[in-house]
Amino acid sequence: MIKIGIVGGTGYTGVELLRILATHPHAQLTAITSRKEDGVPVAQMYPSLRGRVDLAFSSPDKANLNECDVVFFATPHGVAMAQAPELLANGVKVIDLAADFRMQDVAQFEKWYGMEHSCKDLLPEAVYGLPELNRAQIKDARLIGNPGCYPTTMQLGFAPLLKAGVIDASNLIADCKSGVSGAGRKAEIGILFSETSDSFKAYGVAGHRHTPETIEQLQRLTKDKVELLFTPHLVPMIRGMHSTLYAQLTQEISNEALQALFETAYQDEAFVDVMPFGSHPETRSTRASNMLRIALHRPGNGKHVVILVVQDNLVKGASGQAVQCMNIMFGLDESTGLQHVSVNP
Ligand SMILES: NC(=O)C1=CN([C@@H]2O[C@H](COP(=O)(O)OP(=O)(O)OC[C@H]3O[C@@H](n4cnc5c(N)ncnc54)[C@H](OP(=O)(O)O)[C@@H]3O)[C@@H](O)[C@H]2O)C=CC1
Ligand SMILES: CC(=O)N[C@@H](CCC(=O)OP(=O)(O)O)C(=O)O
Repeated sequence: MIKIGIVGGTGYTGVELLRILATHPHAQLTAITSRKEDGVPVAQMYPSLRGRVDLAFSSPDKANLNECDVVFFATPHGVAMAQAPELLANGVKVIDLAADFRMQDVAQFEKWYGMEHSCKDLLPEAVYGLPELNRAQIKDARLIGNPGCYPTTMQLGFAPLLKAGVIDASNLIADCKSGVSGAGRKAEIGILFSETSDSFKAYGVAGHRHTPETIEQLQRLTKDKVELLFTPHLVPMIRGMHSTLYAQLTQEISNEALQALFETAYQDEAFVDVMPFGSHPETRSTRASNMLRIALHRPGNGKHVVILVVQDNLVKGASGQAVQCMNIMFGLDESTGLQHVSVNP
C-alpha cells in the first residue's frame, strides 16, 4: 500500500483527490490537512466520504507527513515550495497541484505569481506531470509539478500538430472556458452564485499565468518559436472545461491525415479520446472522469484546423492527473483507481 498525505484536503482539488483515492486499491490515506478544520472528521465535512475515509483533518504541523510515501499539495501557490525540501530529504515523493514546480523559468514564475521562489535548487529535478508527453521522466521523478487545467487542454490539443510540423507555431490561439470550481473553494465576490450564474465573461485577456507555462512546454516539441494567444472565460457551470484551439496549417494536408496524426499520437493513451472528425465533444462527457476528449474541424477555406478539447478541470485538469502521475511513479498500472465513467447528464 502507498501511504498518502494530502496538504489542503478541504479544497476542491483536495476533496477530489480524496474521492479518487478512497477507492484506489493501493492507496492508504494517512494524513489529510486543513488549518481551519483541524480535528474535524473528513466524513463529517464531506458526507459523500462516509464509510470511505475515517480520518480527521489535522493541521499541517501536526500531520505526520514525513511518514508518507507521497504527499500531494492541493494548496495555493507557494505552499509546496516551503515544505518540499524537508519531505524529499526524508524520502517522501511530492506532487504539487499548484504552480511551484511547473516552470523552469524562475523569472517568469516570479513575475506571474508575484512571489520569490524559495527553493530554486529543486527546479532542475522537478518533472512536469503531463503523462501523455512526459511519461518517462515522471516514472523516475521524486518531485512533480502537476499541470494547470487550461495548459493540459492546450498542450494535448496542439502537441500532435506541432510535433508533425504542420502548423505555424507562432500563431496559436486558444479560446478556453472553465467551470467556476476552477477558481477554488473560497469566499470571493467574483465567484458567488449570483455573480456567475446566468452570465458568461472573459477574464485575464491582457495576460494569464497559464500562457508562459503552456509556451514553455510546447516549446519543447518544436524548434520553431511558439507564440500563443490565450483567453480564459468563466462559464456558469460547476465543473468542466472546453477549449477551442485554432492553428494555421503550413502545408497541404488532408482531413484524414490530420485525424491520423491525433489517432496515432494517442492510440495507447487510456485518458485521451480522439473522437471522429467533425464531432462536438461536450464537457459533460468527461464530468467526474479522468478522460479528455478531442475533435478536429477544418472550417472555411481549410487553411486552419480547429481543435476542440474537453475535460473535467478537477479531474484530468488536476486531481485525476496527479493520481495518474502517482501510479506511474509507483510502478502501477496508470489507470488504477481512475476508471470512472463520466456522469451523463
Ligand atoms: N480548482 C481547479 O480546477 C484547479 C486547481 N489547481 C490548483 O490546485 C491548488 C488547489 O486548488 P483548489 O483545490 O481549487 O483550492 P482551494 O482554495 O479550494 O483549497 C485550498 C486548500 O489549501 C489549504 N490551504 C490554504 N492555504 C494553506 C497554507 N498556507 N498551508 C497549508 N494549507 C493551506 C486550504 O485549507 P486550510 O486553509 O483549512 O488549511 C484548502 O484545503 C491551487 O494551487 C490551484 O491553483 C490546479 C488545477 C485545477
Ligand atoms: C476559473 C479559474 O479561475 N481558473 C483558474 C485556473 C485554475 C488552475 O488550473 O490553475 P492554477 O493551478 O495554475 O492556479 C484561474 O484562471 O486562475
